[in-house]
Amino acid sequence: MTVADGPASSAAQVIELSGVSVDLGGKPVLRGIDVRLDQRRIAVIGANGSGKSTFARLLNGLVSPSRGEVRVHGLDVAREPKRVRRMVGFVFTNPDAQIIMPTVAEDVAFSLRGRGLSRSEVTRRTEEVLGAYGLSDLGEAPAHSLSGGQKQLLALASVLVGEPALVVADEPTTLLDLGNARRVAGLLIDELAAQTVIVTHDLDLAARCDVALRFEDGRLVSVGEPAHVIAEYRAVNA
Ligand SMILES: Nc1ncnc2c1ncn2[C@@H]1O[C@H](COP(=O)(O)OP(=O)(O)OP(=O)(O)O)[C@@H](O)[C@H]1O
Repeated sequence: MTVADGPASSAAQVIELSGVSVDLGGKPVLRGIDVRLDQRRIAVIGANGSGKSTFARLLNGLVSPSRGEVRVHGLDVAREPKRVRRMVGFVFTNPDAQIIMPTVAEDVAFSLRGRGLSRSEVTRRTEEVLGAYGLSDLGEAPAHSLSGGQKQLLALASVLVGEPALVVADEPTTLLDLGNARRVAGLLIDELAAQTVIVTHDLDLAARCDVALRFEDGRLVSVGEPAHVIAEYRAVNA
């Protein structure tokens, strides 16, 4: 697994949205988003229904802008969707949405398909990542027999084994117990080399990021120092 070893960001790690609006089901869900992000750890906070998940989904093309442009690490998401999907690892809130193979080990190995790796290399990387997530003993277990938290760890393992340049995680710690939530937070914040966008209601997790974005009613109302953005969010909800 690639771990953080360089400066906080590199020129290639830039997410840029210009004049982006999204309408879904005939209603505006995101409006007039302009932002440039080159920080490594990016938190996205805001009330239920404020547009956080929609913002996250724009970054790998799961949602398309109705107006404006989304560029991720130099790629226009609308024009190069396949390249973007290969580069962006998306971790869903509900791991059932992304576990596709029958067993735990097969699900992790599936993420390495089409990379020209030998069978032994796929096995080596799969075992390494299962070990890193405490899933070694469950390699042959049916993936859908896992607990909610174990499934969340498996979903993360399956995404991260592919070493994506950008990781987008939509409430990645929601289903996890305290120990696993700490472990996943530590991994996302302290260990990954990839740029990481974390949508979260966990304000302690958001506080550990390099920058925070706050959405309110489909608008990006704050971008800045997490402590400041979180304090403002607390104030509007006081
Ligand atoms: N496919 C869709 N069709 C119609 N409306 C949608 C669709 N997807 C999302 N919405 C609406 O867009 C708004 C923003 O949703 P989104 O999931 O981005 O919010 P969120 O901030 O992630 O919320 P939460 O914290 O509850 O997960 C909500 O009002 C939601 O109902």
